[in-house]
Amino acid sequence: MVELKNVQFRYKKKRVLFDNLTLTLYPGFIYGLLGKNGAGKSSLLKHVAGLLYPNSGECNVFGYKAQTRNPEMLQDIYVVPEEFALPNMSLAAYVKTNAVFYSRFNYEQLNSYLVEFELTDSANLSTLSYGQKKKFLIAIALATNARLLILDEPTNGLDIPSKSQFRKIMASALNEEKIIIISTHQVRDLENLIDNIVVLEHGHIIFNRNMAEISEKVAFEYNLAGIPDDEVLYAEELHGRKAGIVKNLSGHDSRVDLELLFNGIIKDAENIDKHFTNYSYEY
Ligand SMILES: Nc1ncnc2c1ncn2[C@@H]1O[C@H](COP(=O)(O)OP(=O)(O)OP(=O)(O)O)[C@@H](O)[C@H]1O
Repeated sequence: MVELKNVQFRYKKKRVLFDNLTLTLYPGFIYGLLGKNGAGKSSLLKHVAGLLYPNSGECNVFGYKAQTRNPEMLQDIYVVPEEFALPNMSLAAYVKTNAVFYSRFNYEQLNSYLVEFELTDSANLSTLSYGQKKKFLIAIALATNARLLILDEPTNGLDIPSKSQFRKIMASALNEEKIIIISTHQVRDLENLIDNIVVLEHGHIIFNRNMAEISEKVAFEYNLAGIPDDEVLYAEELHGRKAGIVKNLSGHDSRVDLELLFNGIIKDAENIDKHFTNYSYEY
């Protein structure tokens, strides 16, 4: 479990970023962490990885205080950062150097992910494109069998086939022990993948819901004509029509349009969240 409790944090000489931020992430789920530029996503992920320390409050990962970066905890965390520099060495040498830190590292799994991502012929990291490097790191992340995977903008630089391979691989890698956190602006890339959506705005969690409850409670419409105003939670112009989020009164699960949902939350999280208040979901 990942637990942030009443986290207060500010960068030096800057205004407070996290003011009493509380968030619990449970094993067995993929979390989509969304928010506009500067909302605090990377800072939150760095707290979880023990790379930033709260000024007050706590951040615990599998029972360890994240900031102590206990080796037991670290072998259970793999971070694929948004930006990275890889050394000029062979893929095999890089894997060998890093695998030793992960007691459950599985070379067979690594090879199958590399095959899936078409990276088997690559000899040296310096000859890989940005997208290929990203896929290489994602393959390593999964092969570590770390219980917590933190992926910051993992689909950046991935071409369309690789994005669907990514979704397929991530979904199949999830098990009841794992927590996967994916932070991204490419919300469509997370469709049919994430179990929970967490939205940050100015360092505050403004929305934290499970996809099943979202698809049960709201529906996504691409033509709002004829829908009574009191059923519309959010509306926007789309190709000359009004599209939006409406109350799901049909009783059937709807297909969640993550982009519309994200736009609606950013515009008026309170109004949308009000519609979920019957649920007692933990923030
Ligand atoms: N090293 C730093 N020193 C000072 N301020 C920082 C530092 N890193 C981030 N910030 C500030 O903290 C806030 C949150 O930044 P953060 O990188 O966590 O946001 P983000 O949601 O990941 O943004 P993006 O989507 O653009 O990557 C921003 O206002 C940013 O300017």
